[in-house]
Amino acid sequence: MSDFKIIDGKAVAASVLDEVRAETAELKARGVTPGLAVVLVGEDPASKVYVGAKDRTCRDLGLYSRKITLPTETTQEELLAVVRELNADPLIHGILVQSPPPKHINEEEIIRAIDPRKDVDGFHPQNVAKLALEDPSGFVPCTPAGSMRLLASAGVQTSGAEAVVIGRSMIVGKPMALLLMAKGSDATVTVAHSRSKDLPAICRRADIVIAAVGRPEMVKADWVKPGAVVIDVGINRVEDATAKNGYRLTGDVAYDEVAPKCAAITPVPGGVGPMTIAMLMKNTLQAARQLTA
Ligand SMILES: Nc1nc2c(c(=O)[nH]1)N[C@@H](CN(C=O)c1ccc(C(=O)N[C@@H](CCC(=O)O)C(=O)O)cc1)CN2
Repeated sequence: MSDFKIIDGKAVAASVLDEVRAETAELKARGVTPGLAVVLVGEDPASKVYVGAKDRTCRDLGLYSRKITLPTETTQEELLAVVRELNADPLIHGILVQSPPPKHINEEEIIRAIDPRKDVDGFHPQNVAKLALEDPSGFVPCTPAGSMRLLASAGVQTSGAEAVVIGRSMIVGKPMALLLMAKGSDATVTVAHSRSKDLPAICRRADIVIAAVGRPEMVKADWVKPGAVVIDVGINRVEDATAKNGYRLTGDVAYDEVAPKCAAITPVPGGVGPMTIAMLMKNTLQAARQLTA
């Protein structure tokens, strides 16, 4: 198989953003401007890029954006105080704290402090429970929601398919598994991880592979069944002396050798990444609607 389809995340994200732009205009005409607050603690270079992109995208679509940047030394109590203020702010419908925060921050406690009605990342236990219960009033984490949208855009049949999710994180692996097995998606799901025995063999069973381990180019050609669909969630910065900024981005999948075996595959960059921000905008709109209904 070598006439594989490249699933264009930028194009699909652009169409999601068009929807959000139109729906935002409708909401604003009714007197509600959806507002998103993004909190960045510290100096992580990749996080700065993502937070900047979230702020720009909000403004471009007509949402109200508040970017709060805090120094690395910010204490747990100071960060909790910022979250509590945002919880009480009527201009703000969505709140997120960019991950990863500095090591001294207890991220779980911060997530639990966010009002679940404003938790547009979908990381609060109440939203995790709603996802498991298939309650649509909850927020679905942005990266898995975006990955599902990419599968749909490529016309991938999930019903009855064998899906293997590699990685069991709360941000991607676990919610992705729940979405794939939910009613309407109806996939048969295996969640594999670093302790799984014979990962290549597990992966070879899959009609749909979701790679979300954070290990550059781990998934090789002989891990993938011919005709499988591969969604590469990894965004790894690897050193590259020939690149202008000294690094290049690569996924969890060895793209050049895997792509020719696939029916369809997402590239890195330009695959799942852009969907993360698009789905965040959609979640913020959902939060604004639900809080003002
Ligand atoms: N609070 C959160 N923290 C993090 C999340 C999240 O959903 N919520 N996800 C990731 C980072 N992330 C958004 O926050 C994100 C990652 C990647 C992209 C993206 O568009 N990537 C581009 C490449 C961009 C580059 O040059 O680095 C691509 O893949 O094409 C957007 C958002 C972890 N933290």
